[in-house]
Amino acid sequence: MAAADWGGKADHLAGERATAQFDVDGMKVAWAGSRHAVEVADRMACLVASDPVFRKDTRTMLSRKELFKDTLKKAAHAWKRTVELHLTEEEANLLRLYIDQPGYVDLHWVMFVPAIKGQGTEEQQKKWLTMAYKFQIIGTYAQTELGHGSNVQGLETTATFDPSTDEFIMHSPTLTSSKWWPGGLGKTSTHAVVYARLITEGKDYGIHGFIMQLRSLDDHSPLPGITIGDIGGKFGSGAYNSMDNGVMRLDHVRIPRDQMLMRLAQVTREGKYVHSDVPKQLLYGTMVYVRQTIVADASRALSRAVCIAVRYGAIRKQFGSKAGGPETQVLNYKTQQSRLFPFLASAYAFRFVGQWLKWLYTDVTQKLESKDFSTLPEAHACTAGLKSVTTSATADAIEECQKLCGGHGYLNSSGLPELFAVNLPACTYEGDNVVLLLQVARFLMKTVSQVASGKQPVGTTAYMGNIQHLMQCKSVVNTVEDWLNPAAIKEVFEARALRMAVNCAQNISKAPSQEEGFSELSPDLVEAAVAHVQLIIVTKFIEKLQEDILGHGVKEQLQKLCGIYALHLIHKHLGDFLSTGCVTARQGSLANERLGKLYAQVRPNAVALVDAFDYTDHYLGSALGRYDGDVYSALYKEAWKDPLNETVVPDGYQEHLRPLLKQQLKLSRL
Ligand SMILES: CCCCCCCCCCC/C=C/C(=O)SCCNC(=O)CCNC(=O)[C@H](O)C(C)(C)COP(=O)(O)OP(=O)(O)OC[C@H]1O[C@@H](n2cnc3c(N)ncnc32)[C@H](O)[C@@H]1OP(=O)(O)O
Ligand SMILES: Cc1cc2nc3c(=O)[nH]c(=O)nc-3n(C[C@H](O)[C@H](O)[C@H](O)COP(=O)(O)OP(=O)(O)OC[C@H]3O[C@@H](n4cnc5c(N)ncnc54)[C@H](O)[C@@H]3O)c2cc1C
Repeated sequence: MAAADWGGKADHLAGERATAQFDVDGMKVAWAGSRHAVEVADRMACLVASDPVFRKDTRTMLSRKELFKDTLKKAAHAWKRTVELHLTEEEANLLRLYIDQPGYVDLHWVMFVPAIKGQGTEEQQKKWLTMAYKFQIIGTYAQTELGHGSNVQGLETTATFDPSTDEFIMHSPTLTSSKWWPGGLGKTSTHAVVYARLITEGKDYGIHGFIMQLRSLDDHSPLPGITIGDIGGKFGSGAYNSMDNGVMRLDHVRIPRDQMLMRLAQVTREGKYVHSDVPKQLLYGTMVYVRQTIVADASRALSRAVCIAVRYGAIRKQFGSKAGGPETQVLNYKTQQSRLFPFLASAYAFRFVGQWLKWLYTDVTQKLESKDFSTLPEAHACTAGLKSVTTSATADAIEECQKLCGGHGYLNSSGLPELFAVNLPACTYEGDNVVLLLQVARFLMKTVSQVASGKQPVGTTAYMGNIQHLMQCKSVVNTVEDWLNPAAIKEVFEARALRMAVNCAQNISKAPSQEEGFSELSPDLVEAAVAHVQLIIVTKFIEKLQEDILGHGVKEQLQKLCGIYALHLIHKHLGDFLSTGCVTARQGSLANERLGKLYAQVRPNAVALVDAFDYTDHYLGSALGRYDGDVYSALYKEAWKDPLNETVVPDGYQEHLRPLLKQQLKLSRL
């Protein structure tokens, strides 16, 4: 499909494509998940790429106001096309994805609607979702405040029940209780799910969700008692500045009692607080849902950066043979390969673990519906941990891809600065990554203590049940080839994760209290959580390889990428593996040797492996990552679009530059 977008011009990467040893079409299916997924993604990507309203090539040159207006235009046009073409939910989501411009619609669909679905009663869902699905109202998720984000229980906004009028009084008692950050709140949303402390009969019952109308549906002005605005410009050009993240203060704003989301708890007409027989953590359900989707976003962002860096690396040449022969493609430098190919492997690894996580989330949701809450803690740990590890790795990798592309990677036209700026906050939103890893660690400490008392762990912690073996086993690896064995790889990851968790648990037990021990050991706990999450990713990649994978050579390439993903982690975290006694220094060296061989095997397939992501040039938005590899023409063309080039002599010449030059000239003549 990218070829269609490319229109049959010279293919500077044809030589690279000719060396591929696998069926790219088959790999597209493996990446997307099914033939259907490839086809629907293609259709939606082409629909966006061919529509002039969705152009984004000058986005980084727009002022904030122009960018915001452009986002409103694109969102309205996308909705118009959705209705005209009768797009399904799947198609409409993909359309939004390929437009590739953060905006209020993301919060509306990804958080406002799911919050009502998860926390509203059937009656509330019927009323509010009917309007939300038709865009008669636009919603956001207003949880974070100026003073508190991570600590949800520390939020200060109050919702005080007034039985005399059957209303809640929504109020921001302090400056720090101002809602701060919600996307779309600043200028667009008409409604929000607002999280506030529920107070009734003089008692504070903690945080609950409330549906509030914020703006008039006639003229969009804020309703009485509501002060609302945008929180200001954010990191980078273009990027997340298309989103109107907002600030809101509430001054005793009254809402009807039935606008409290009442699936988890209710307040009766008399003001009695009644809690349903469901765990109170379901209040956090929307975050669990979104964290799961963020893992898929991370793999997409990472794969875009890798696609740009690989294609450019095949075009860019530096230095040559001593005899004055042709220059070397930078992708052929072993240092480039050892920096870049682990990212290529990670993109595939995150994609597959994201597909598994989606399955897990669906499974847990079905269980919750039948009042089985047993898998909730694991779902929380998996979504929190995978969101954290994949977004941190992705942000770091995009930054490194910029460096891998040298100076040109620093240009906005490379697409990398904006990609970095848009994805960096994923390390913070939906839960700061360290805070989330500490949640995983808490879950692991509980599991270790359950194992100690004889309980058999299940799901992603099942390996901990094999404690006798994993605490003392020695890796069987003896040759470079032994590192091709998935069982050998899995065993060292399991042993490392378990030993790190058990070490933490033992050290915590020596502290004066559990809480003090947890706090003192939190840096180690974070590392133990990362080890556990990396084990999940490696395991899910290995399991993926056990599935039926069609297409010539596809499985073989994926086996190599799986090997690279696992072995580069062993190389990177060798300290963990050595200090826990899971591998010896010699085995570590063998892993590194194996890694070098795998890089060499992947090299002829690198361009085809990024082609399999199936991105249009529009979506990639990069002069360096173009499908046809015509990088230099594209860079040259893009440069002339810059507003600075609208005039040959710049604005300000007469005012500042000319007088300076004249003055200096005069002085030199004295
Ligand atoms: C087309 C392209 C579209 C792209 C769209 C992208 C869209 C992205 C838009 C992103 C916009 C961003 C939105 C936001 O950021 S919304 C705000 C998000 N905020 C957070 O994530 C806050 C993080 N903080 C928390 O989640 C909690 O405060 C925290 C878990 C850290 C602590 O909770 P608490 O104070 O209650 O304390 P405990 O640690 O004591 O936990 C108590 C028990 O509850 C369990 N728990 C905690 N969280 C959950 C959960 N989510 N699910 C289930 N269980 C949970 C915890 O493990 C404890 O259990 P135990 O007592 O058994 O140990
Ligand atoms: C682009 C963007 C969009 C957002 N959109 C929304 C939205 O739509 N709706 C919404 O409600 N919110 C939104 N947020 C807010 C977001 O959810 C919070 O920023 C996030 O939860 C982190 O909270 P914080 O900012 O309070 O960070 P803090 O908690 O103040 O973190 C500061 C530092 O302290 C560390 N830290 C905090 N607690 C601990 C601890 N217990 N142990 C160790 N270290 C700790 C963190 O690791 C971090 O390094 C958005 C944020 C961003 C950046």
